[in-house]
Amino acid sequence: MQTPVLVVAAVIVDDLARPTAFLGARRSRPAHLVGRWEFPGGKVDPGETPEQALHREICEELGVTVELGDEVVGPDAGGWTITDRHVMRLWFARVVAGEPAPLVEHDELRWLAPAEFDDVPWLDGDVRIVEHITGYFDSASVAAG
Ligand SMILES: Nc1nc2c([nH]c(=O)n2[C@H]2C[C@H](O)[C@@H](COP(=O)(O)OP(=O)(O)OP(=O)(O)O)O2)c(=O)[nH]1
Repeated sequence: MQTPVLVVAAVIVDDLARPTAFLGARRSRPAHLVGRWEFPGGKVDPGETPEQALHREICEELGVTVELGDEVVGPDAGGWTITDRHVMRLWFARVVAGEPAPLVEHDELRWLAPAEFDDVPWLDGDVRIVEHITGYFDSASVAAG
């Protein structure tokens, strides 16, 4: 089996200590991903650490600077197998400078509260990650809908 390509992505939340919503992003390219929702991020380039790649991708894709919180550790050697060729590592993050905009790979961004997590069509590999992170969100926002 080939070594999977490492993708890094951010669960950008409104508050790292007590999150009530995170930022979903709708793909505008390539064709087979158009219209599906994901966590913003991308592939790690040679010579980059995963964290460096994540800061670069978030700046390129959304035009913002983030601070990273905890990693969302997955079941596949700490990561999340998202396709037959990619494994993803994810971190919680918070915007510290700028206003997120869908600059290159996305055509829509949306803050999603827990009651809305299922309202958008996630990429197949992201469905179980969205389920997993639900447990981190403030239950008061679930009650509020
Ligand atoms: N960024 C991101 N990619 C995801 C997620 N879920 C998922 O299956 N993928 C897939 C889509 C792509 O096949 C692959 C990541 O590729 P990408 O297109 O985001 O990577 P990149 O920004 O470095 O793009 P490129 O330079 O190769 O064009 O992982 C997710 O939540 N975020």
